[in-house]
Amino acid sequence: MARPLPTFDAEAAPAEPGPLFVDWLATALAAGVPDPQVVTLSTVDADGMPDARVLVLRDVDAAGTGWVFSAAADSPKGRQLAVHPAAALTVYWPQLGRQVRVRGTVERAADLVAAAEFATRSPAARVGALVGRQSEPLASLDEYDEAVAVARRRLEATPDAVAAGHAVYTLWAHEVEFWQGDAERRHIRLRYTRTGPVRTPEWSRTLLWP
Ligand SMILES: Cc1cc2nc3c(=O)[nH]c(=O)nc-3n(C[C@H](O)[C@H](O)[C@H](O)COP(=O)(O)O)c2cc1C
Repeated sequence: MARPLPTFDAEAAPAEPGPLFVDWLATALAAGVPDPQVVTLSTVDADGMPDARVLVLRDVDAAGTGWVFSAAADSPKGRQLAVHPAAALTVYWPQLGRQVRVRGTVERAADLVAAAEFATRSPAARVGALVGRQSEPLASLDEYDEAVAVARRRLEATPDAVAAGHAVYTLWAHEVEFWQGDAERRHIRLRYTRTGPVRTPEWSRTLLWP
């Protein structure tokens, strides 16, 4: 971390974590961080074994408590979330020396919401989702290419087709930590802990030892 990094005035931080996350994300975008909206989602499977993968964060809800992502409900992560509807979301923006960690419970949105979100996706993304079978063993790339061709034809014939099992999830944060690295190792860590109900929470803020 021996490079110029932004400062973080934790005492001036907003009362809620959502606006601070959006501010840091916008700063990461402006700083040219590649794919700053790609985050690591960690889940737990039915045997209690952790799993993690990156995916695209779709939104942070207006009240700043819900982190929204979409996924196939019949993928490993979707099945894990069905068994354990809780997750952690982590992102690191190296150019800024900033990490954010979010933990909370996960709620799957109604199918109507998922269908509306699906319609906003690019044709290529919709074709990929229509192909489905994510994370299943694949016999050959030819088999995949054939499935893509079938999905393309389906989308051309029915442009509002929605992939079966396409799901939108909201991670309702109960804890959010902001970490600002410092060249002298005087890292600043600020943790928000939810004290009120999920959708209208209040937050307490605590500095953490680095
Ligand atoms: C940069 C990047 C972005 C990705 N975005 C998504 C995404 O938005 N949704 C998704 O389901 N998988 C995404 N993936 C693929 C996942 O990391 C993962 O391979 C896939 O979702 C299967 O995960 P699972 O087997 O745990 O369900 C992305 C991968 C990379 C490298």
